[in-house]
Amino acid sequence: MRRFEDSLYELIVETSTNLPGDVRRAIAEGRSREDRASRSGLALATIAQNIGMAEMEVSPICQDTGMPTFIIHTPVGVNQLAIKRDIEAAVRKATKEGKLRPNSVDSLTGANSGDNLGGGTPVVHFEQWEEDQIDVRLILKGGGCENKNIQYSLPAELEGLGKAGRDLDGIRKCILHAVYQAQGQGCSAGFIGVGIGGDRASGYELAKKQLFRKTGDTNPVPELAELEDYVLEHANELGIGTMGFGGEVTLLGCKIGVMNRLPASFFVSVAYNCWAFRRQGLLLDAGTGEIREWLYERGTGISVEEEGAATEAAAEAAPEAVPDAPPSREVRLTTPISEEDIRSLRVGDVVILSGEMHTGRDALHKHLIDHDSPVDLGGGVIYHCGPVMLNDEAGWHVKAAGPTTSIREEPYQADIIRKFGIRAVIGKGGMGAKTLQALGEHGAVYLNAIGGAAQYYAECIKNVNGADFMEFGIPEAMWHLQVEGFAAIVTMDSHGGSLHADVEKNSAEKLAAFREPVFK
Ligand SMILES: O=C(O)C[C@H](O)C(=O)O
Ligand code: SF4
Repeated sequence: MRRFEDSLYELIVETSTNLPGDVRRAIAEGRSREDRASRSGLALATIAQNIGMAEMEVSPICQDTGMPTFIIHTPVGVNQLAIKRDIEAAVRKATKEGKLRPNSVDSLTGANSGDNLGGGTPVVHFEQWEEDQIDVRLILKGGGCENKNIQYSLPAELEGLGKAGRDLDGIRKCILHAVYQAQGQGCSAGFIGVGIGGDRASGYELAKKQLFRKTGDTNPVPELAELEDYVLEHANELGIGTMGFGGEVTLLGCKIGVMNRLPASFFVSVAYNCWAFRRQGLLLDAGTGEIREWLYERGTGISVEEEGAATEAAAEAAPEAVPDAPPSREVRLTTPISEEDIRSLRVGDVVILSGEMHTGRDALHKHLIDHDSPVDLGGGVIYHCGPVMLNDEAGWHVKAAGPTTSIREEPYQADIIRKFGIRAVIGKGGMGAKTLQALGEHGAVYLNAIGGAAQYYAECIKNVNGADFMEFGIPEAMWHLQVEGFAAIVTMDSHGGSLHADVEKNSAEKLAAFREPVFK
């Protein structure tokens, strides 16, 4: 079924590179509510630019192209095994062409299969239906937001919110807590799907299925429709903002589903999806595999710009427009960086980097703890990034290269800064107290790049100078990248300042304001 494989390939490429219309509208609406001159407003501007670049280049919106998850409805009598083979062929091709990052890793050995195929990947769910067409839906949900999913078992005592009982108000508290605990680490502003009931596995499945609903639909269950509106309105009062920078827009969508449960269990499962909310679907002719219809409005032509929003000129007037924000400076630095330059940086400064940086994430950090580095990292910059790379006769090319969630490296980072004399760590979502202390002791800084802005950053990379540890697989290898004009914000400095700690504290106080019952 050649045509069927082609249609599936088209679906994968569209999902990875062209954010759907309803998601774009939700982001545009969020942008219109955020002060453009604030850190979150500027982050949203980068996100908007990145969405356009990905579509133009037909390249991944975010380098983490996630766990490809297909939900398929077939007419009775269709050969599902043949469809599965076509899916695998399409996934293999999309990986080879740089539309998907090789993301399937052996959990015991760490070996990357290289083609996104392997035990449990991709995820394919089949169902039969009475229609005569095939309905294929795909979501590419990345690992960073997947890590922020959370499941509650009611009744529970929730930090800041007190008792959450087995009722609508208890569910309300779980959902607000879920948004709070994600902070900016799942690349807020996010979309959440909630599953009430089921067992632990079916509850999460129900939560994920909610992510296939269109952002503008209305829940058929009136009390859930009311709860969805409530959450969307009030979660934004937590003040977490885009990327956890603080701001008005933290949540862009909330969809809640319900199913029966066992008498002893009451699960509330929350699936958190980043702003890079990549899902699409197709209706296919069951005989030929030809595309009959796209199931979600396509993104092309739908602007993430909001008419009537603050102008660029207003953005220039940055400090006055943002109460409490100290005037931010723009500082140009070239690697290797001196301790003096680092010590002059404060939270809020924007650093524009040029020179060489080295990617390193989970496998590299673990390795460097008891091995030497293959390159001198003195005065250097580590970028928490697992890029999409393609190789041809001219060498390696960067196809997508945004940051990954830094907090995973918290157990290692302080020791690595000390051992190798690193001056800057770039990532997203911030790091913890141990790293903050190491920044102060050794004269280093944490720079927050905009999560998901993989095309925006790929354009700053002018050359691939080399790579080490290719045996770790493409995302985990240590890539030596020559960059120019790579912009990131200082969110943790060498003077004990941490924007992440401030936003977390502030949002915890705001969370406590939702303690009193709302739904009786
Ligand atoms: O794996 C990545 O590149 C990023 C990941 O999705 C994350 O958000 O940390
Ligand atoms: S880096 Fe951010 S935008 Fe990309 S998949 Fe991870 S959470 Fe989503």
